[in-house]
Amino acid sequence: MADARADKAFPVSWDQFHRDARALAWRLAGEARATGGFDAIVAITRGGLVPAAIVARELDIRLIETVCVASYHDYKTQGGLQVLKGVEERVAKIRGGEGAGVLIVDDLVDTGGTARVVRAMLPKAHFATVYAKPMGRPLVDTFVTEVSQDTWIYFPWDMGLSFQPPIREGAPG
Ligand SMILES: O=P(O)(O)OC[C@H]1O[C@H](OP(=O)(O)OP(=O)(O)O)[C@H](O)[C@@H]1O
Ligand SMILES: O=c1[nH]c(=O)c2nc[nH]c2[nH]1
Ligand SMILES: [Mg+2]
Repeated sequence: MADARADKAFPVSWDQFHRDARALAWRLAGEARATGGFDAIVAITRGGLVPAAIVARELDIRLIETVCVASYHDYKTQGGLQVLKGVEERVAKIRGGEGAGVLIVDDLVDTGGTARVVRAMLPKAHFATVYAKPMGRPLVDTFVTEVSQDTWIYFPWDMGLSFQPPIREGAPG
């Protein structure tokens, strides 16, 4: 579950995130060739803004929209899901509407709650995340790395460099 029981840690550095987001862009480039490309990206704030910028650069997509959703109000604790802003009409109408030709990007899918809400807004869009946990995976069209449900992903924008005690000092017993 996406809560305090997510006791395994998967820390991601900026370097690794950039590599993984680029790997996502490579996969999406293949998808774009097969399906006629993407006219716009919809980034799910805030975590989706970072991979959206990287994917937009790699695929040369200039029209970037946001959907603003908040669900994890405290660290590892999922509160009520709030949609603070939906999709602008211009993007919602691309290629006849419902998300055709639109790429939705988020950093990760966990329970799938956020993805479910955004997919309902744009049912024909292509949904991409960098990381996926098993509960949310069926909602994602393209992702790069799967981690177990009991893992918490630590993103580089949530972390900082800090002193680490030598292993011998920190070792139990
Ligand atoms: O699959 P779910 O269980 O819905 O969880 C995934 C969502 O949770 C996180 O966003 P969060 O709501 O914490 O906001 P943030 O992007 O602003 O950090 C993450 O960026 C995803 O958008
Ligand atoms: O930083 C985060 N790491 C996670 O594993 C996660 N799951 C939902 N929301 C999340 N945010
Ligand atoms: Mg988010």
